[in-house]
Amino acid sequence: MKDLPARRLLLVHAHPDDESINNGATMAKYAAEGAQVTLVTCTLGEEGEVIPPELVHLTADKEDRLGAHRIEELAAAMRELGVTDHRFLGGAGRYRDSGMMGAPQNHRENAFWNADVDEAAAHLVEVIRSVRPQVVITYDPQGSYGHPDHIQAHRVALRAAELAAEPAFRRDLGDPYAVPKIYWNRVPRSAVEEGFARLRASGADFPGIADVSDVPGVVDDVTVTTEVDATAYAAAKAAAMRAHATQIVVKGPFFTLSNQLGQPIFTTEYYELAHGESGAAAGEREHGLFAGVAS
Ligand SMILES: CC(=O)N[C@H]1[C@@H](O[C@@H]2[C@H](O)[C@H](O)[C@@H](O)[C@H](O)[C@H]2O)O[C@H](CO)[C@@H](O)[C@@H]1O
Ligand SMILES: [Zn+2]
Repeated sequence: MKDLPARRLLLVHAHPDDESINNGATMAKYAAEGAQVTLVTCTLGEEGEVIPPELVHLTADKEDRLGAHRIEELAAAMRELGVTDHRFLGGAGRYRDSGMMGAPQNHRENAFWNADVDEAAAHLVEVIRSVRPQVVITYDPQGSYGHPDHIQAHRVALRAAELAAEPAFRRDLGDPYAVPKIYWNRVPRSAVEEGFARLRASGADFPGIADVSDVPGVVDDVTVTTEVDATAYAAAKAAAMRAHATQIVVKGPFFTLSNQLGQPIFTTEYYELAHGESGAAAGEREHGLFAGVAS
């Protein structure tokens, strides 16, 4: 691709914090190696809980300023990862955090859960056709743990990849481009069990320890097609997660969300290749996202 970086990675996430939790080490690794890493976040996380007592006044049911605050948290996290291209789908505040599945906020008119998928996807088509990523990362169809914004981010990302490749679709949004590889965030059960064993053995001081089912996207090991060992970037991932201070508390190689349940931080991050050709031999895992793709 003329004048574009040789490697181009696009991540599509629902809230500020998901990118660091799921892919922080991967993002830091590829950014450090000179790839263009582009993050599109679909909402500002306006409906989140807030951990630090001194910031609870920001919540939606009080001053409703959490979204603006999380824009700054996200910018700080991107600085820790060395990522310079991060955007909000349709512009900051276009789609609002829908709250957890079943919450009254799901029914707000501007909730991302109520977005027209094709209209939202058109915003992402423009990004895909300009960045022209070889790799797109998003959630699985169940949105990792069933959060409506994660499910919707999956739907919008997959629809945008389809439309971006369609020559007859909105040429005002750029020249058609077919994304070679699309991955879903996953965590193999064996890695989760090892991580929790490490957490329990550490005696780390958390109010509780999460259950394997609390970890988004846990699947049988055989479902995982790709792993990215970015352990060299463990400190960057922890610092990025720590930057999301309203949502995450980091203690060494472990963290909690606002539910105060300890979980391990993964620095090998795992994926399922949902679209495209694996760059590994048959039956083998890929050890990188760009395996087998042209520049
Ligand atoms: C990681 C993630 O997707 N966080 C979302 C999620 O936050 C959770 C939610 O507040 C839940 O009630 C808590 O028990 C849990 O600890 C939180 O992680 O949902 C929020 C509201 O949609 C969202 O803002 C946050 O980014
Ligand atoms: Zn989320």
